Amino acid sequence: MTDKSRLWAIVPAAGRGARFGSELPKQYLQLADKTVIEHSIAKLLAISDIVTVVVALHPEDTFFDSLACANDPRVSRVDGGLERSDSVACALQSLNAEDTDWVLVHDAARPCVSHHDITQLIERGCAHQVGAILAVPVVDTIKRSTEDGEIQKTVDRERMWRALTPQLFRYGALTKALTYCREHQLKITDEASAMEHCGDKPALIAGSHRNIKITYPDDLAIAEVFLSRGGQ
Ligand SMILES: Nc1ccn([C@@H]2O[C@H](COP(=O)(O)OP(=O)(O)OP(=O)(O)O)[C@@H](O)[C@H]2O)c(=O)n1
Ligand SMILES: C[C@](O)(CO)[C@H](O)COP(=O)(O)O
Repeated sequence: MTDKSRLWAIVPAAGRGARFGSELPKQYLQLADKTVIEHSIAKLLAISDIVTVVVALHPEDTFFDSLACANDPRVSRVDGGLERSDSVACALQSLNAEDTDWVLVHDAARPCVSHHDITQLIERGCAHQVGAILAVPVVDTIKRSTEDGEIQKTVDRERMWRALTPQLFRYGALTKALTYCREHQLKITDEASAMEHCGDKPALIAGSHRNIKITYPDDLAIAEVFLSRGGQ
């Protein structure tokens, strides 16, 4: 952080994990020595520049308060919304931030993000006019299907990236972009797409492929292997 702007973090954690399918929401499942969400929050708390980590929770969440990190003075909670973008908007509203402050949004379901990647994102994102996201280049051949599940075409994968989190934007611009998308009923799955709808071009910062999102049950075993290998 080079200017007087502060850095905040938001952790969307209000999802129910339909694709994972466990009774306990996936962010509360045990992964090595702690739960998935505790790993994700710990990675953010390790960044001393972050003033507050706001966690957006399902309004009926009964699990978060029993975690040790819930008592951390830099951690606060807020009720999330129906979609991930609603949860991020609720968390933004709860911040006592200036428009020029930076906000780092990181999925509770991405416990394997490395300290190195977060610091790279902050250093390079804060130097960019719009902000930035972690991402990895697509390595598979990409097909677009017909409605019948046959191949319509092979999509050129050159310059194609998979978007990860954290994603870093100015508080004012991100709040405006999310409001614009809500008012125009635009479906967005990450913060960068909201910014794109407003004509902005966030930077892509190449991150580690180990920064997976826990989506299906097998992802938990893969995450355990990545965490056991230590720093990336
Ligand atoms: N209304 C929602 C939906 C999702 N999330 C969070 O957004 C992150 C990424 O979403 P995803 O992996 O899709 O989580 P779920 O919505 O829980 O999973 P699914 O789509 O399979 O139900 C997760 O940390 C999830 O808790 C959120 O805060 N609020
Ligand atoms: C924000 C995100 O992690 C980027 O990959 C992702 O879009 C959120 O997950 P979802 O499965 O699209 O809800």
